[in-house]
Amino acid sequence: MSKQSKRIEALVYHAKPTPGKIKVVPTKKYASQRDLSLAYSPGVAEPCLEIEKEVNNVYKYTAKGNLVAVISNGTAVLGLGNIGPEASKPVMEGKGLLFKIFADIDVFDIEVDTEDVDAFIETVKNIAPTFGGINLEDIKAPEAFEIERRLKEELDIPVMHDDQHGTAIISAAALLNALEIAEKNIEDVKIVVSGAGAAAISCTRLYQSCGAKAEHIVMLDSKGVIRKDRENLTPQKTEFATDRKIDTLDEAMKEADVFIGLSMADIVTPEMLKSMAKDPIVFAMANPNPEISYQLAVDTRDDIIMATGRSDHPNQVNNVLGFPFIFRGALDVRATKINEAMKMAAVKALSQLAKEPVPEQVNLAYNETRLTFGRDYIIPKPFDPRLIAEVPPAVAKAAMESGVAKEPIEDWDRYKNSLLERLGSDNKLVRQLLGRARTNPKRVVFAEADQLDVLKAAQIVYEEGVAEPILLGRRDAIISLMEELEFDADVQIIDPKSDEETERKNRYAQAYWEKRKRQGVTIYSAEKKMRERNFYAAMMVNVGDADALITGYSRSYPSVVKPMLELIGMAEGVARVATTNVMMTQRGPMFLSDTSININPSAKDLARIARMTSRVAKMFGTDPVTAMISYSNFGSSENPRAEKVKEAVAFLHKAYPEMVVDGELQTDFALNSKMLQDIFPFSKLAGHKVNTLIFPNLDAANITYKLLKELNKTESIGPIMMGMAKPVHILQLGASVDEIVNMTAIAVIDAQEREKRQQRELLP
Ligand SMILES: NC(=O)C1=CN([C@@H]2O[C@H](COP(=O)(O)OP(=O)(O)OC[C@H]3O[C@@H](n4cnc5c(N)ncnc54)[C@H](OP(=O)(O)O)[C@@H]3O)[C@@H](O)[C@H]2O)C=CC1
Ligand SMILES: CC(=O)C(=O)O
Ligand SMILES: [Mg+2]
Repeated sequence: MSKQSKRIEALVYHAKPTPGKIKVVPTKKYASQRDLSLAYSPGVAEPCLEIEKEVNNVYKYTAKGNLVAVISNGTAVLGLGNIGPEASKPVMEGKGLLFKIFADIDVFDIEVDTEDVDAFIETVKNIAPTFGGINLEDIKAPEAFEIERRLKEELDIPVMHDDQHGTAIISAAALLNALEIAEKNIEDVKIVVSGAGAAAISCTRLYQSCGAKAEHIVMLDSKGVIRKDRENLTPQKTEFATDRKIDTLDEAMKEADVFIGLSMADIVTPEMLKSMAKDPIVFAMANPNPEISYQLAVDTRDDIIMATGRSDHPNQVNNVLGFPFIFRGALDVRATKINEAMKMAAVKALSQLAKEPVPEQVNLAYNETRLTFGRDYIIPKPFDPRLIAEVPPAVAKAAMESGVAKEPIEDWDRYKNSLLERLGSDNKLVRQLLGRARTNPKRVVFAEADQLDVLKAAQIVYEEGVAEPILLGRRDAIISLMEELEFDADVQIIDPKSDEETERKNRYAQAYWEKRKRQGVTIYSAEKKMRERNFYAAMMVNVGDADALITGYSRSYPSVVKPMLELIGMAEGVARVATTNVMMTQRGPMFLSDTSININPSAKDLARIARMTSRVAKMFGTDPVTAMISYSNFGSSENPRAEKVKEAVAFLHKAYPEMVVDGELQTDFALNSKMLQDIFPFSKLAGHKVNTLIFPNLDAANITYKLLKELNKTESIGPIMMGMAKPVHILQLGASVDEIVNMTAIAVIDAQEREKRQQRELLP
């Protein structure tokens, strides 16, 4: 993707569908007059009075304890400089998003229009009662030092300037690990620090706490090397001034072991890298563009251990790994500050975690086969789910031991479990899907590639390495849309309506005719059919010219299912095709079947649908726990509609005793484990968490999934086609780009699974 299209993509991401990245969501009921009288006047007066009596009750009755202010005045926004409070807002909203997704902390981002230190401090102090913690962000040095120091002194909630300490913690963890790999001692290494601002000063102080020697450090600011004989140095710069008689970065880099960049883009040259000592450690952390690009650095030296602040290269040394987890730990013990002991605990937890075996889901999320501690993996990845289980407890423990915790934790196992539950599972599932698809991308034919959204999805899966797209449709339209999207790739484009590729078209027509010649298809009509995109695409998959097919974007579902069934047919031994939708609910992914095909399935059909859905759930890495739902509970109704479900259950229990399935059951009992356990303790589902619902008919399933999608804004993947002879997946009319991308990943995984099955069958 070109720079220009990345720019447009970033702007559209921020502008659409709703401007910005954060919104506020109520956590209490607000449905009735009664609810409102509790939420607001008169009921609200009661907690107010309780808090007036005892101020700490604010943690009991309000959101304060999980609410952090991300506050900036926009004076040092990333490496973009002093761009003002409004222009800093996207970054602050971004920090809010990261706090939420990685540590389930709510954030109000606050942009303050003053560069005056006293006015800024006064503003933060005045609004502090709202918050459980204050994360100062992108405030330039030296003002940042005084602002943080005074706020820490004057407030009794944790205050942390992220650019100072978040960065220090994570870069120290990475540095210790990099030194271990390079087999160098921190006490001996020569360190060059480019930048003498908030981040650089704090990082260097922490390296010193870890053992780095002052006499081995050279620091530079915009004027060059900070020498003791320079005039008008700030106290912080004086702390790191050197006796050495050098002035430039060029000179400082000679024989240096470590370069720390917290300054500006593109100030380090390949020649400078070449002059460094053996196994140089280079952390070019300026954002968004580092002091030297990752590629240039690794092309210059084979023995380099290289890191940047960016997510698109190995070794992202960025405070995103720090602030969510540090505040999580601090908030959970209601720490009054974030002190040195807590920071050091975070450093140790992070550096240790990088040395542990990496879970498969992290490899998948980053398209890696096997991340292992080494030059390209010196620090954990942000999407590592172990971070939330390891770093906050370490920070919380240190807070308790150093005497700043007001609410000590007693049951650590329970605490760790509660941390894991904070991580939403919706994005995780999508990440895993894309990751699995990337391990072995397949050729996917997009039958409607001349539609903008379909082509955009094809571009994404191509660029992300999820699939090799084959683009079907009007050639002119595809080419002009590709230009518009800057989709510059060497991919197959096929226009079935044109007279090109007649040999292939004839071959497909012949194969189609062979298949259907006894169902009224003539060779002439078969040739004509091959000018239709869905027929052509289906034949590509049938004869093995493509591995999977995505269609249905612009036509009604039934009108696409029918020809697909006719052309591709059902898999061997399958008596019914059906679909399932995966709904990303708050309780985790839920599989709902059959959402699109079987209007009134028989008892046997229901059992088949349950079996097929179990297989899909397993494909998603979920252990299926299936409720066969109805309006009736275990024989409470004798109506044939309830009896049908009961019969399906009886069949499944007999034929597949290993399946965790039961019913007939009403949905609330299926979803509420306690109710089920209390009233129907004999059920096979008692003690389990149901994740699969098989509906008695299409009305119920289709209505439910669309209700969830529209009313609850629950994300849905599907409908996933089950039981076809080939990986054919049909989109809902007008599916979104994300939905098409997810569906493509499923089609790829479906093809991978079939390939694996085939290989197993070929084994002697
Ligand atoms: N990867 C990460 O996690 C993080 C990265 N950063 C990055 O670090 C950089 C600095 O941020 P921050 O400390 O908050 O900002 P500050 O404004 O506090 O500091 C910027 C520093 O960079 C110095 N500088 C500017 N130009 C040069 C140059 N050509 N050579 C050497 N030094 C130079 C300035 O010098 P002077 O004092 O003379 O003005 C100043 O000391 C930014 O690029 C930011 O994106 C920051 C935090 C986290
Ligand atoms: C990452 C970060 O906080 C910065 O670059 O400012
Ligand atoms: Mg920052």
